[in-house]
Amino acid sequence: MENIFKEKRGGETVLDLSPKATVGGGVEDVYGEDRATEDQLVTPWTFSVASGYSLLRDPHHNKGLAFTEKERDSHYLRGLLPPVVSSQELQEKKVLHGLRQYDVPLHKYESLMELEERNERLFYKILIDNVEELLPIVYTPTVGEACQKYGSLFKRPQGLYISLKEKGKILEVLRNWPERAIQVIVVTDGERILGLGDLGCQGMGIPVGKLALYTALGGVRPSACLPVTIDVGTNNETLLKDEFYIGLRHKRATGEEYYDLLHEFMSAVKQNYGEKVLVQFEDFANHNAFELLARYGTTHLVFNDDIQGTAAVVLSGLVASLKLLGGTLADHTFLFFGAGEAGTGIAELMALEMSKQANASVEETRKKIWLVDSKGLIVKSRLESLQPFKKRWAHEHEPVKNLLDAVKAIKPTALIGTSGVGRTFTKEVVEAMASFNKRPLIMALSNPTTQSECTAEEAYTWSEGRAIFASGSPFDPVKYNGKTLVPGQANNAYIFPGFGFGLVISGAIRVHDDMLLAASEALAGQVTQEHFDKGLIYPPFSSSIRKISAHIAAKVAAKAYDLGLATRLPRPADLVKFAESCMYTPNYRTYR
Ligand SMILES: O=C([O-])CC(=O)C(=O)O
Ligand SMILES: [Mg+2]
Repeated sequence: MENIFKEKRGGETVLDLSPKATVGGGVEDVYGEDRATEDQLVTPWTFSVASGYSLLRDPHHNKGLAFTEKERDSHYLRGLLPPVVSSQELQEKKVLHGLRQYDVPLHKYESLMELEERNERLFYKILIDNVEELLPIVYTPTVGEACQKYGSLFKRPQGLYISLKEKGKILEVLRNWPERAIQVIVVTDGERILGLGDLGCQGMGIPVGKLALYTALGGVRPSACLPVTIDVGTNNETLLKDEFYIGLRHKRATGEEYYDLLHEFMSAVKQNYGEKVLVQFEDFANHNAFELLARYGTTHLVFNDDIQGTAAVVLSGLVASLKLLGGTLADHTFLFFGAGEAGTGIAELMALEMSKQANASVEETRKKIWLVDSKGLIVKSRLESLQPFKKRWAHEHEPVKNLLDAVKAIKPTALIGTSGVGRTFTKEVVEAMASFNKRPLIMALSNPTTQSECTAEEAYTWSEGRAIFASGSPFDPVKYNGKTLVPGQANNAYIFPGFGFGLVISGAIRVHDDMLLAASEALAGQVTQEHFDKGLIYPPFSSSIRKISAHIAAKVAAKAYDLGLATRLPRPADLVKFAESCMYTPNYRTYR
């Protein structure tokens, strides 16, 4: 009989020493000491240490040319490396130099992914030290293009693929993953990848990218991160016909078949990793995103990044913008273009914040917020035909068919694009916003850049340089009338790494809306006068995003303790210091 605490990893047999691996006795019986194992074959096991050739091939421990003379002696590396010994700094310089030779962003992406698989610490060191430059590569917009071409680019698998073929075996599949102590899972079913639509199994680039940010920006250790793609088919005809497509070649399963597979996954996750593993839902289509959050919000530690993460980051930007606009949130009117996960998610969190500030009911504060979808302004007369998550936004108003007329009718302070459709904030729309606002607030949140509702340059030019502009994907600063205007990046990447880290370090078992409000306030609190002077409502990523994440994590953890949802006791006295001390650092360790 195979002992399950011995496992195959990269062709080598290694030992899994996690308490979950059992020989067949009682719970956590790793040595075979319980009565139930008396008649079983048991392996007398000992630790195995990676060394020599396999050490160079192990991305978690490989340091390449940075192995010291002493390490080369004691770890059987003599002759396997050329004589020179480099520092990690020199390696970083070399890799950066190499990356900058590529003109095509996708080539940089491929090169960085190869580095992650070769030398994980060097990959994270470079990413952390050069966030501003490399975020657009490992994340939006380049990751979007990578997903579109994922099949052709495919060399080695990343993350865990769970398809309908694995139905009934998901627990076994989870156990095939080499790590046991998982803290954060990012899972997608690929149906709505950024604003690019259904990319099926090729959506895997997104969980991989999000988790790279969990580590680089938030400090969750890489070994505790698990990217997952659930493959139930795709409705993307181009991919179904693509000979290099890597997923199941049929239309999406829906209804019971879909939800049964997701239920098996959610159950297996809790069974395998326990109550405190965070499951982040990413880029699901609207109907499933809301449904999954409703189904598992009370039984699992779940978080939908597109609904809740985006909500917290946009609310933070709106709160910060009040410094420039004056008044309270409730003094302003807001108009959304797009009424899906992001639009309704942001609107709901805003209404909650306004109701807390103004001591009013959420039903009342919702009236300050209007949404436009593909059929026009969401109004009472459309109530019958609206999807459930839109119904509460149907206010009293005569029908308005398009965005421009809605802008003219509602006269909002802020126009927020969450449509997934590019170039929909036309010249007329932006000019209308600028006609009744001294400083129109324009957020073009859809990703990647091709789907952005307008560009930074358009927003500034059409508003004669008066717009406060933020977008989901990055834009370069724009020169307007001799002034340099710096756009902000309203992307959930500000929130989810610190938010998830706060849940992890407090051992939280459920997500609560108050934690989202806490994260949002913590981020807004990091915008300084110097940023406001530049028209920025978000701190730049380069201005120590890890410090920002530590503050967000501390506020989220504090909320978890206050609400009785934290299990890591006792509560640390200084949560910011504690968060910082728990963060993954990519510097090489010295091997004995
Ligand atoms: O990934 C991003 O850049 C933000 C996001 O969640 C999305 O657009 O779905
Ligand atoms: Mg997303």
